[in-house]
Amino acid sequence: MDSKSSQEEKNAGTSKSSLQFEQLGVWTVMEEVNHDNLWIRFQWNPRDWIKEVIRASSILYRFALDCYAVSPWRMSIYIMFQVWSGLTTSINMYFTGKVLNSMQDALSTGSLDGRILFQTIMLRISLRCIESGLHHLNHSIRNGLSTRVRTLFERSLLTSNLRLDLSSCEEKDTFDKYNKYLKGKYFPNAWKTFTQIIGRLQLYTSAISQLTFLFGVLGSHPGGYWFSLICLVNAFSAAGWHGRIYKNCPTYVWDSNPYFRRIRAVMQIATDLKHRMEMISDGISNYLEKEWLKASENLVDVSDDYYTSQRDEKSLISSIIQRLIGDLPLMFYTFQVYLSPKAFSLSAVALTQQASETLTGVVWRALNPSSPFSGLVRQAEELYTLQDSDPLLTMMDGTLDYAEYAPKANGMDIAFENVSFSYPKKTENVIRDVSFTIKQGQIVVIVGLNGSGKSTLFKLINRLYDIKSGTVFIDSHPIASYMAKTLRKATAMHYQTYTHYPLSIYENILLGNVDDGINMENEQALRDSVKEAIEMGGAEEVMEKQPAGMDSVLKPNVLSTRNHKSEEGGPEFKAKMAEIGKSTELSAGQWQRLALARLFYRAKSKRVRLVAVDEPSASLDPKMEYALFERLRSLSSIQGKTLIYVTHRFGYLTKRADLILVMREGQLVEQGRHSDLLKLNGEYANLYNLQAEAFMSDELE
Ligand SMILES: Nc1ncnc2c1ncn2[C@@H]1O[C@H](COP(=O)(O)OP(=O)(O)OP(=O)(O)O)[C@@H](O)[C@H]1O
Repeated sequence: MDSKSSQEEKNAGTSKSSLQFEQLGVWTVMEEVNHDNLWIRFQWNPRDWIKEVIRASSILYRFALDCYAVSPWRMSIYIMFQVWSGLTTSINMYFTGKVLNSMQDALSTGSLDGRILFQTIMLRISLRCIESGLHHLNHSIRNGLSTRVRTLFERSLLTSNLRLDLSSCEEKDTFDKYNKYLKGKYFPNAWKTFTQIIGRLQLYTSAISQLTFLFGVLGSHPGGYWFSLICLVNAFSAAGWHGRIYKNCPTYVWDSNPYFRRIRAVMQIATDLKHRMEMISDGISNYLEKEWLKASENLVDVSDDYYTSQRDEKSLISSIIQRLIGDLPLMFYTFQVYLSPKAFSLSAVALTQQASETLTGVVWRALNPSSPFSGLVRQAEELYTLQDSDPLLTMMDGTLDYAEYAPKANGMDIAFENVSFSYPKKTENVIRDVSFTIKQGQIVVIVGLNGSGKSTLFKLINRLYDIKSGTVFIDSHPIASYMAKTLRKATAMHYQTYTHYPLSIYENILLGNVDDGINMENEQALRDSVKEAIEMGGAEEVMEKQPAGMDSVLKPNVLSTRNHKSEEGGPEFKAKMAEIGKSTELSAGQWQRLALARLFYRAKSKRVRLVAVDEPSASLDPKMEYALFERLRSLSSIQGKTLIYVTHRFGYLTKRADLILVMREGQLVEQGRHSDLLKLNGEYANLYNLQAEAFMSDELE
């Protein structure tokens, strides 16, 4: 395990701290460690301290009062129970000691004082009953309390959140802070904060009562003070061990291993529905599988266990010492018994037992994990069921290889005959009895109002869905007779909801065409080709602005965590933290240019016969829109590919189209060339005139 520590000293006033980096498996751990000497660190300024105590007390007082006011009687019982819980360990130790002392007396004198034993046992039983009663009551009031406290604070936070103006929302820190507390029960909320504060109260009560007991009761036994001290050493060493793993300083941990990140990126592409359309159309599944395998092989000896468990395992010697210290109280008492068996005390042995309760706690947690054993078995069973079953495919694949059956031509013939379609699990047809014919090499524009079915038609051409009735012919064969994969290899599609993979710019574009093979031995040629596509998509400026150019990852899929102290980190710590998970902010037009670059990269291939674009210029300026159309048009006019263009903005475009399809409410209401459709004076003429009028009135103003 390679370990690196770089120190960048910084001075903030009188305090000295530095950033320390440690590589543990796939994680980089960044900690801001304080180097002040002990004197400076523990320098106590009573005035500052008093000020801080007053400030904290007033906040806590207000918080406590607000929480208390939601239901005073419930809150009183809840707090009483928490305090009681803090005292139970000591009370239990006290009673155990008393009972055992009586037994010890009985063993040494041969007679038992039944009255004292009876009283003790009855008292213990009563206390246990009270404890169970309170526990029961506490459980039933806790639910009501938590919802009340959470809602009280959520309401006021929501009110302030809704009043934020846009620029405040864009101040991500402010917005995130609100959102952190508005996500519901499983995220940080007022009730959790309250219970944590009460938890501290309970912890202090417990620690003070146990210390009092240890020194008070054990002090009267021979060697008792020594024993108490050993128990303390044990407790402190455990705390020190814990402190070595979770250092009490600002900490930020992220996955810096490129292979680990790549595995997660592939997983994200595979599991997020928003990537699925492009994934299917561009046929990248094999490539993703290979990349996953490659990354997994590289990661085989690198641990991805969380950094704390890696630290825990790191030092064998300190781990042995820590465990031996845990046994010190018992060893001490065994030694005492050996030296003077007469001073042997049953109650002290019982207390030794109590002191080792921490160990019992660990076993208890192991036996009572957060998810039950039966649940784990069910999960494993589910894994096997998924692994053994075929993927659930709703479409029957065809048998023809499109590349073999298609005529020798550069374009694609497409014909719809009385096609109707409804989306899966919907009954209403969104495409109704549509028929048209597109000849290879033609430029076709599909127009219509919102929701008229343009994008749906577009998805049917690529067989993303199967139609309900009618037939779609591709080069004279029904679309369903082709192996879908082979047909898609001949198409380049730009969807309205284009996606961006959590990979580099270079790879985002490269994935547009994995079917022609990605030959990494000739990477320079690939890079040149990708660069050319970036220029065709108009995205060269976007790429040039990135520090790593084509290799920049604009939306990194970073896995990171921070501890509660991270808010207290210095400016350098915070800057580094912000830098790690940062996504590049691009305008909608810039994202679209990148998606278009991917389309051009694919469309360049000789294999591609149909280029289909759905609203490719929705976010582009008029200059870029014109350039884009000309570039796309050349794919048809020069290279002979069929071009389908779905758009709301027409005029320039439709005048140059060989065929215009006009959609309304799922039906094809008109089709023909621009001049013919204008003469019809119907839907197309209406839409065209509306746009022309708007354009004219803009000019007049
Ligand atoms: N995935 C889907 N599941 C169910 N219904 C859908 C889905 N996608 C679209 N629809 C519905 O199909 C109809 C046609 O939508 P479509 O997106 O094809 O219209 P459009 O003409 O492209 O609209 P726009 O101009 O707004 O892009 C609409 O009523 C829409 O609500």
